Amino acid sequence: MGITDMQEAFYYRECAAAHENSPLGLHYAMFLPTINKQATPEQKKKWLPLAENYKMIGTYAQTELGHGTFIRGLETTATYDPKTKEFILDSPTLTSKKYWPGCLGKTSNHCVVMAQLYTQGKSHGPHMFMVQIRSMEDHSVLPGIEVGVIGNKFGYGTNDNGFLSFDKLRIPRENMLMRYSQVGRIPRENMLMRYSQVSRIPRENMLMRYSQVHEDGTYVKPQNAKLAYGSMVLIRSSIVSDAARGLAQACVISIRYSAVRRQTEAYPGGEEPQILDYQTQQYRLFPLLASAYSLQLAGKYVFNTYLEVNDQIEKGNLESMPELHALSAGLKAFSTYEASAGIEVCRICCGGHGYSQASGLPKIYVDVVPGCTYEGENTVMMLQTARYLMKCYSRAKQGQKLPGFVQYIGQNLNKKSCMSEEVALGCLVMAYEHRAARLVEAAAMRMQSLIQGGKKQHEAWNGSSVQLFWAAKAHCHLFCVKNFVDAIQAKSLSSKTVTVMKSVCQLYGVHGILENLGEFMQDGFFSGEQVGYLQRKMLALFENIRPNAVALVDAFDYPDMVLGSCLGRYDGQVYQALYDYAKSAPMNQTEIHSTYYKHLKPLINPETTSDAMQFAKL
Ligand SMILES: CCCCCCCC/C=C\CCCC(=O)SCCNC(=O)CCNC(=O)[C@H](O)C(C)(C)COP(=O)(O)OP(=O)(O)OC[C@H]1O[C@@H](n2cnc3c(N)ncnc32)[C@H](O)[C@@H]1OP(=O)(O)O
Ligand SMILES: Cc1cc2nc3c(=O)[nH]c(=O)nc-3n(C[C@H](O)[C@H](O)[C@H](O)COP(=O)(O)OP(=O)(O)OC[C@H]3O[C@@H](n4cnc5c(N)ncnc54)[C@H](O)[C@@H]3O)c2cc1C
Repeated sequence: MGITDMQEAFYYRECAAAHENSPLGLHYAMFLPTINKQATPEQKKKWLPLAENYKMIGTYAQTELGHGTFIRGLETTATYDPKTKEFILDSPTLTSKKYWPGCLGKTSNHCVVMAQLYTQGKSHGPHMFMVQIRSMEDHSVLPGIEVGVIGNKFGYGTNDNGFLSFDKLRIPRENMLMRYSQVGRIPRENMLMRYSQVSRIPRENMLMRYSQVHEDGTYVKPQNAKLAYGSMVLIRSSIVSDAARGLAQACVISIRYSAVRRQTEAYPGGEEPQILDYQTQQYRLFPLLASAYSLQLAGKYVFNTYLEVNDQIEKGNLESMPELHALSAGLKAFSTYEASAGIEVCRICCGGHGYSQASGLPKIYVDVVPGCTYEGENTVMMLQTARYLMKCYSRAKQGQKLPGFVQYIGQNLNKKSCMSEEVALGCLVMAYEHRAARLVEAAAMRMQSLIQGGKKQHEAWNGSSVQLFWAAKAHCHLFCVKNFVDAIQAKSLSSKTVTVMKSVCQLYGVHGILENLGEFMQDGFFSGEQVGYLQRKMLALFENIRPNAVALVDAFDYPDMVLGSCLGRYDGQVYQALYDYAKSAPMNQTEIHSTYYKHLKPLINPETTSDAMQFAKL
């Protein structure tokens, strides 16, 4: 299609086939970025032109039958043979077979494989290798490789998620992606080799300015082993906006439909009101609308942070890696949890028609919900964020200054809420900071008490993991609320827009407190009277948002062809669209379905079964 900008290309594909997960999805989302971020210039020069021109079509093959979360437990091996200067890839066990990678079963002819690196008899952990799995001539599977699709899934029907295994497959040494390196202090005269290793490497390797397995099998480790996880951080940072997009589209469909649908007399003999006028419909949909706006802002923030930090990493400054990991892992989990649950509520709010594919909602749901699992299972990701928060807590207790969004940790917890009838945005942020700080401290105290009680570190960790999860979730929720408030207060919006968006932002904060009241009230931070302020404010905000609800979803500006929904059409012609959709159903192309003759007629009119048998033979 000749579109070079990746974001534009994504939107083009979304328009062409919205939520139809593309069989090239992993090629764009992970294969190309991994070459870009993890390969040396030499390797990029060789592979990128082929991959960008669809000669090499690839995926990211990491997960195995037996392991997805625990990368260090992956069993696929890549053993270096110094005699032939090759790696031998092998799937030594049933559970080591790669399983799940998208676009693997039938589409890709290459993949980046994550395998345990062995050289000189020693294991060096998971590393990435470029592997060709099918012929570039006729797409036949290459020797030493078994590959296929994994069969039907919950959704993602247009993606050939596959399995893959190796039988002592040999690949050249140059196929290990060798970008990041242990760049120790190097004497000035070596500046030309500023990226190279602690040990002299042969001149011909000058370009391989990265960590590598030297020809004799000497391994030089990277500056940080987690650099190899970089592609996952990129996708996690993208998933937040992806989840926000899905939730926003579901809100467009369900709120537009709720403005068209009329149901039940408001009073005996009265007209049937728009269902959007029911307070319970507003209670279910308006906070989701607010959440969609909040997650869109969060998605922009985390992706921009990824770009900034990745820029620093590529210059050798890894200082912000931990914060980026904690932010991207936590927000990926938080956003996909919120979006998946929210899309399901939007579907239910559309009654029976919400259950029809004609609504467009099932397709959005099955496209967004796997985001709770892939790219890091959500609970595991939240616990990674919690791991970072525990480190921040102990640094705060030692009086160290904390970076960015974690400065609230370790704050004085004796204060009470400033909440008044007005429900000021600042009091909302303070409430979320207090809740998160309290939950972080409670988790840390729990860990400490278990360790003091004699538990080992890993036992104390597991014994505190529910509270660690709560703390991480509260941290992510605070991030989304504060980021939304900052955006409202910083934006130079017109006064009318600010008024409307301030109500949406307030609703996001108020609703989040009321839906998690226990965590906000456990230590008496809120009084019962203040909770009453919040409850009344929420109901008032429903009335305030109602006149602008359709405009607020129109503002997302998703064309009908992207929504793919009879319920969410811009022109509101829902019933005609549903009827046309029904009429176009393939089964309606004949008045009597062929199965009548074979299965029903013998029951209804057994005496004329022979006619049926004749027909069945046709
Ligand atoms: C345009 C729209 C795009 C969006 C839509 C995309 C559609 C694509 C469709 C599908 C794609 C799906 C692809 C996949 O699913 S690929 C496979 C994904 N798999 C995973 O994500 C696996 C998850 N597991 C892990 O990441 C790791 O195993 C782990 C859970 C993080 C644990 O790693 P490990 O055991 O090595 O580390 P520790 O827990 O011991 O922690 C050690 C320290 O390392 C730090 N750490 C961990 N990870 C990172 C990282 N990524 N970056 C920086 N630092 C990291 C961790 O914080 C510890 O630090 P500490 O200081 O505490 O010791
Ligand atoms: C649609 C889809 C597309 C995918 N695409 C790809 C792809 O392109 N490439 C690829 O490599 N992979 C892909 N995957 C695989 C995906 O990355 C893994 O499924 C994911 O990482 C989760 O790992 P798992 O399946 O082993 O789950 P598990 O880790 O086995 O999770 C099962 C349960 O165990 C819990 N659990 C596991 N570890 C811990 C822990 N340490 N602490 C607490 N609880 C824990 C989890 O919370 C979860 O509840 C895809 C998956 C899906 C669904």
